[in-house]
Amino acid sequence: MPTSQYSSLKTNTKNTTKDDHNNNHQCSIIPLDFKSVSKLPESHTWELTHPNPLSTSESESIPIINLSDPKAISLMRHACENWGIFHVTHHGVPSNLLREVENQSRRLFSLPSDQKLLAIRSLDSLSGYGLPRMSTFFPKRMWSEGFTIIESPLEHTRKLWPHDHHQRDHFCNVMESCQKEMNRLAEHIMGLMFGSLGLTQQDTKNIKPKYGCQNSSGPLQLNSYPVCPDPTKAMGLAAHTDSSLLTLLLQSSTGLQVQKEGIGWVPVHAVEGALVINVGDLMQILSNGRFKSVLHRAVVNKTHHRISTAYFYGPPKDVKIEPLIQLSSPFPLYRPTTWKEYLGIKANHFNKALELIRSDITKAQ
Ligand SMILES: O=C(O)CCC(=O)C(=O)O
Ligand SMILES: [Fe+2]
Repeated sequence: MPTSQYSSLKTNTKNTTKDDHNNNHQCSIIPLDFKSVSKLPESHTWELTHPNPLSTSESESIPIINLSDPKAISLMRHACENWGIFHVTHHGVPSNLLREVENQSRRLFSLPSDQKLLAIRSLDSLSGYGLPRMSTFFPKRMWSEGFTIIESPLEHTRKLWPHDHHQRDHFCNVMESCQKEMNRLAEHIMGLMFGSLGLTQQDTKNIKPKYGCQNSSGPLQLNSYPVCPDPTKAMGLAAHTDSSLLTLLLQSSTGLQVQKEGIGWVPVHAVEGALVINVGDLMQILSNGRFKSVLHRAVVNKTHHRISTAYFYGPPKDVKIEPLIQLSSPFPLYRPTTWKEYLGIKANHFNKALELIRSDITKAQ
């Protein structure tokens, strides 16, 4: 599908027909052909309230936890209570696999725009190529593009590389190995987090995803932030929290920032060989507010094409997540929800979702 066909689409909210509806959908998911622009377009120019983050002192920087350190458990509890984010080293995911995930991601995003659009997300699907899904909540476009893999990337890679079997198979093998490794690590980290709160396997046995036995896996999100002509007026990925229990993130270079109470936006520097772990909304609910789902965003730069890969780890879609009240407060701060229900609330209310499922008891206070 040629780019021009998409770029001529205009958003029109009056007298909406089915075609208009589809066109609106296309407008909200089709990334710019970034290589073709030398000046930041008006559509991508944000009124930014994000001057460069304050420089942070050592005590205010994101914790780095060596998973083979006997103190890892208590450091993790502290990081989850105070930051909602930390780096892990000695995590066991082979460094050559992580390098290859980045290489393959770059390969995909370096394809000509027309070719990437062959794998565009469809109206009723979450997987494939497109703008960040949160784009519909903002009047301006973000300076990024993404490729979402749900279970297997095969359907979309067939469209991206119809004749190059070798490339397609290699891409799929790398991403599937990545999903397996990330899932293994997420389970391990969840175990350490729960252990740090004094919880047993019995307390948490229902929420463990059953990916292995169903031959499926958590969503893998490849993000691309092309070189930007004016980073001070552009936004890579707007401030949000993740809906997962935990997110595991690989960043090729610094660009991620987190909001820290009393400080403001703090950069999460890329640490060689480390993965970034962030606490998601479901973990905040499950821990009854003890662990904080971290507000984060990605900024862009003028010199290099930044790539990140996020693995979202969550419970089986229909399992009820109920706050473990023994962890804080004598009553549940949130009403029970499933991942499926929560994703629906998030899709409609975005950053207000957590507030919307606060329990009536707390609203009455
Ligand atoms: O690119 C990044 O550093 C952040 C990505 C992210 O937050 C996400 O995919 O949810
Ligand atoms: Fe995120």
